Amino acid sequence: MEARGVFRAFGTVPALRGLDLTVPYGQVTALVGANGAGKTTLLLILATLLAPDAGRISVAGHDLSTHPEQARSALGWMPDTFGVYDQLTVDEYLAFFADAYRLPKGEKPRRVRALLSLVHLEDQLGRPVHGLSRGQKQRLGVARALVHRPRVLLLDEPASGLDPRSRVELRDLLRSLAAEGVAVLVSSHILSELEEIADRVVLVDHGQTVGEHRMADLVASGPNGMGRARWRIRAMEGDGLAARLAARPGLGEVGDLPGGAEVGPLTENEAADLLAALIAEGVRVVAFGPVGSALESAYLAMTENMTQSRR
Ligand SMILES: Nc1ncnc2c1ncn2[C@@H]1O[C@H](COP(=O)(O)OP(=O)(O)OP(=O)(O)O)[C@@H](O)[C@H]1O
Repeated sequence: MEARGVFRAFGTVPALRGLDLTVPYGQVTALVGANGAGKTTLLLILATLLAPDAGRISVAGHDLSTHPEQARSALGWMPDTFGVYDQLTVDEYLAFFADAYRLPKGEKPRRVRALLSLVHLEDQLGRPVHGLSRGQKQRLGVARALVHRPRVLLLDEPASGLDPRSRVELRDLLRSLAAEGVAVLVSSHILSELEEIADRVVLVDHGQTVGEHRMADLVASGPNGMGRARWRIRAMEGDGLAARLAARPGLGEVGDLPGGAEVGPLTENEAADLLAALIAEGVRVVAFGPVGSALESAYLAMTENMTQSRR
């Protein structure tokens, strides 16, 4: 799936300003950006629910503006909030969408059961949708998005409301769909989680793509590969450490932690110098490492650059 030069404004508010995006088949692409960056607007446009002001989008080889029906039949869409037709049972709900996507009648019961088992809701068969918990509804939403075996799957914040086990299961499901050749695009604020799901990351800021990275490159370059990170230090005599470090210049913001301190943002070089100095001073350091994931650091570095360039 490809989007080129997508513009969309709401009145005088520009939500997308010439955004470009590639979502390769067989991979999970993560859409990352601050609140208001334009992620939901983009996903709504890709899902054909909102018209762009300008731009070209192609889904499974179909141009969205000239062949929206064909594009839609190749798309699965899971919004961040959605209605679930409370009066239906769980299986009726999926059967309804199977009809909407014109699945052959004979295939429907088998497909519904397979989907319920895929998202671990088989024990809810025959139960009303309104009795499901938030996380169960979320899982039903994933099943709904997959009813017609889409080649492109769009998910807006799919992990919100899921318990830890369901998150791991969602991650495995998205990975296995990608392994089957599906192009998966997922937006989320839970960066540490995206790091385990995604092959690629697209960073969006103020309606534009500001970076596309392979996750393997981000992780290989380490948390500092994209810039500076905060560093967490724990030491045997760590309780007074923050006060000692606060007196030292060049360590950024020094925070107090039980048994240690947090400093930075520092480069790897600066962190290595600090560690050497602490040891030379006889501090018995038991842990010294960057805070957060590689993706988090890349994101923070990006937003720091953005903020600076706007000042
Ligand atoms: N229906 C609307 N009417 C007016 N402005 C809107 C509308 N939808 C979005 N916007 C504006 O467009 C911009 C992009 O919003 P969007 O919801 O796409 O961001 P987002 O990246 O999904 O944010 P979040 O992470 O908070 O969900 C914001 O400035 C928002 O206020």
